[in-house]
Amino acid sequence: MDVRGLRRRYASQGRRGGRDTGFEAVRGIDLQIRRGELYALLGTNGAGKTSSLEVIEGLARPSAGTVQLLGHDPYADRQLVRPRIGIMLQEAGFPGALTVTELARTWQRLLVDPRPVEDVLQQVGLDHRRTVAIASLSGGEQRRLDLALAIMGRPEVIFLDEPTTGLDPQSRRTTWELIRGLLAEQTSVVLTTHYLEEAEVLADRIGIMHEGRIVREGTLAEIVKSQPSQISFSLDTGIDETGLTRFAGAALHTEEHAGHRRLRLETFDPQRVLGLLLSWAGDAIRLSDLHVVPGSLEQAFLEIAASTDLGTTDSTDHQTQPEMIA
Ligand SMILES: Nc1ncnc2c1ncn2[C@@H]1O[C@H](COP(=O)(O)OP(=O)(O)OP(=O)(O)O)[C@@H](O)[C@H]1O
Repeated sequence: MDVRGLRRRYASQGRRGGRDTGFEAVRGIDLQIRRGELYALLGTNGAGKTSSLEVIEGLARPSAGTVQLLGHDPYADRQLVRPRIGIMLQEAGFPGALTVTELARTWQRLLVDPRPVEDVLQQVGLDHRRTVAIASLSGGEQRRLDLALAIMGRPEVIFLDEPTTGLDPQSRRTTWELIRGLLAEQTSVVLTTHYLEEAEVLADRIGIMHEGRIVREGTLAEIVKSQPSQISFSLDTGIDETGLTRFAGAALHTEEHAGHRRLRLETFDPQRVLGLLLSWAGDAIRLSDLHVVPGSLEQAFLEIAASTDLGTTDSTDHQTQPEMIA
């Protein structure tokens, strides 16, 4: 998959004072994903993940940029691309009156080389719900049914938009195993999730999206390496901490709460700074509640989420209709 300079603007329903009040949800993303790779696209609510995926899946036309999926333009060559990909949307919108098996069999008839319905239902843990009407399934079971349909056609590329939202911890792990199985078969997986742990355990590469752009990208190790470790501790009031500021390369943050002082040193060299801190404290100063926390994906995510692109001039008028193929 090769995505270059992708933009998606939602047209407004009208113009205000001759000015286009549309909203650009995707602002120039590049994305290359290899065969058999799992790429996790993370981001704050409204960052533009679903808007990007819909274009990459060929469900909507880009406002600018190019998408090559399995060697084709997925929008223009939809008939060629669609049989080779699997899509699990955030909202499936199933016909509630059909049973699980009825829907699965109906879907199966549309596919070129489908997996057997029984196998797929068993893989997602729904075999015992085969005869139940879809309307009676729990939210988590409907998610799993959606996953079953997405994998049924043996896709070469599968898009999973928040596949484990609403799933209990055991079902989440079953889904992770299923995804690992797809990767072992060389299926490429594009995953969005708000569970950072999911990206940590599954992803070969991670992209963090914010305000329409991929603002950080790399392996988990690369992203974590870009974050400092945090050494935090409490000091009794009355202790002068000015000596701590001489720990070159470590940023010192102090918080006062209910007469209690909590200090935090941020450093890319925690071993050295911890050594300096302990020798500074010696026997005389008590460092209570001392914690050393290495850099994490969550820290990187929160840092990005807290940043705001003040340069944007886009309107946030969202009352528009997306250009979509059902
Ligand atoms: N049809 C639409 N018309 C106008 N704006 C839209 C439309 N659909 C989405 N948006 C806006 O585009 C932005 C990106 O939305 P999108 O659904 O792509 O975000 P997301 O990263 O998938 O969010 P979430 O994590 O909440 O699912 C949001 O500000 C959203 O309100």
